[in-house]
Parts: sequence; C-alpha cells; structure tokens
Amino acid sequence: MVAELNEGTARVKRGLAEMLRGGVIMDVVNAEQAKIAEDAGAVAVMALERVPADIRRDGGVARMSDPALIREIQETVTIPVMAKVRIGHFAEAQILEAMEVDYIDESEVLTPADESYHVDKWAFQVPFVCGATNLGEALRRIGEGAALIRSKGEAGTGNVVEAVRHLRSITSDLRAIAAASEQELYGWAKKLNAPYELVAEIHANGGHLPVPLFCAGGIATPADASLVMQLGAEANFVGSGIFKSGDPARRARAIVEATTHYQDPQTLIRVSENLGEAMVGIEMDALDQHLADRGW
Ligand SMILES: O=C(CO)[C@H](O)[C@H](O)COP(=O)(O)O
Repeated sequence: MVAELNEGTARVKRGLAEMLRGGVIMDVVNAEQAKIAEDAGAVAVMALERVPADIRRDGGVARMSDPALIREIQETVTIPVMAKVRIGHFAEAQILEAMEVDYIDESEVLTPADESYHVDKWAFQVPFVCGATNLGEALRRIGEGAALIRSKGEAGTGNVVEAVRHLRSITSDLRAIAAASEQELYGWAKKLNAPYELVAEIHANGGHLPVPLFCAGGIATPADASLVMQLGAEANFVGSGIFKSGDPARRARAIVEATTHYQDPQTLIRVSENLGEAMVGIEMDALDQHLADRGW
C-alpha cells in the first residue's frame, strides 16, 4: 500500500518536473529580479537570499530564506517558485511545504544541517530537486524520493567545467548500464552504492534516469547553456551567471533562448552578441571550498 502510494505521488511529482523541460530556472533574491526572470521567459524561479557567488564570497552559515521574501516573490510572479533547504533540514522543508512553494531544492549551496541523512523526501507532498555529481549520488537521492536531479557543477564560480564533468559522468554511466547484461546490473548497483531496482529500471528503459536530469552550477553564457544541453541536460538552473553580469535582463533572455535553441548556432550567435560584461569567473584551483562535495 505504502509502495503504491509512493509510486502514485512520484508520478505526479515527476510530471511537474517534466513541465520544466527545455527551460531555465533562475535564482532570484528579490521581487524585482523575479520579474526580470519571468519577463525573460524563465520557467520557474528559485527564491533565495543571496546568489551562490555572494554566499561563497560572504561565508558564514547559509540557511533557508526568510519566508517573507519567498512570499513576496510568490506574489510577484505567476511561474512556479522554488526555494532551498539545507541538506537534511526537514524542519525547513516542512515550513516551505506549508508555504506552498512549488518545489524544494535540498541544496549543497546552503550549509548542510545533517552529516548523515538527507531529507526523507517521500514524507512530503511537495516535489524535491537534489544535486548530484555522479550517477550513484543521483540514484541515492531518487531512492529517498527526489523527483528531479540536477548535476551540481560548482555554483557561484561562473565556471562551467564542473557541470560538464558531472553531466559527463552521469550520462556515460547511464549509457553503460543500458548496454550491460542483466547479470552485470548487480555489479553496477554495488559499484554505484545505489538501489538495484533503480539500476534495473535504467537498464529496462534504455539508459534514462527515472526522473528528469537538469544542469546547475557555473553556467554564465548562452554558449554554456547550449553546451550542457548538448551533453544531456534537459533544462538549466542559472543564478550568479545572470545576476552577477553587466546586464542581467538581457543575459537572462539570451540564456533562455540559448537553452531552447541549443542546437541552432545562428540563434547562439545572435543572442551572444553585445551581451555586456559576463560574470568574472573563478578557476577551480583558486577555490577554498567545493560546494559540490557537500552531500554524498
Ligand atoms: O540550484 C542551485 C543550487 O541549489 C543553483 O540555482 C545553481 O547551482 C546556481 O548556480 P550558479 O549561481 O553558479 O548559476
């Protein structure tokens, strides 16, 4: 009975994620930015107090946003509103569910609250998105009830290299599982430290993750958006790359168009022209802290 209920709820939650396919979800820190995102064609906004670049710069403990800020953003836009909780912080998630946010992001961008357990996402009606650096991590989150996976990348750097690494890792293992024999699936489950049933489901459905796979962390240009879509992402999360650039409204529109028409170089040329200053990025070697290492 519980399994049937979980299966029914999972279908509804994953359906919501599927509606965001092909789009851009933008981090916004106030109502004005939320409006810029909506006007630019974002499919959803992520309400948070500081974009990842500022969280990284300022340090300190990063927590769930002030409910008043989230409510103001909910009242400003008609597109879905997501908000973040700390890894394992189910009390923050209960607050966001009661506020009727459309999606909860259990995010490594915030300071983790629990070093052993992620949130039991089956306990919630609201769908969750979680980050992953590899397929094992993605399947562990799906096993806990996540309805959407985003590759983590390295948020707040304006550097797409980690997003590319994580996406390539996930998609190459998906392809290998599709090609594996049924016997080898047990070995894959062991290697990935992931539920066998999910590995078998990937094999049975030709190498697709059981939930949509989006990309996050470090996307700063229209070409970055196209690159990760061509590598298998089905939608993009973008924060710092837009609101730490010289002309956020224009760059937001360009990244939306680039995500939609990611295979059309003519569109990519047009939207990349005269975009103003891009966010100043950070090399991975210069980082004190890798946010993607949070979670397991
Ligand atoms: O969903 C997210 C993480 O929880 C962020 O939206 C995403 O990582 C943004 O990263 P960046 O600021 O580098 O664009």
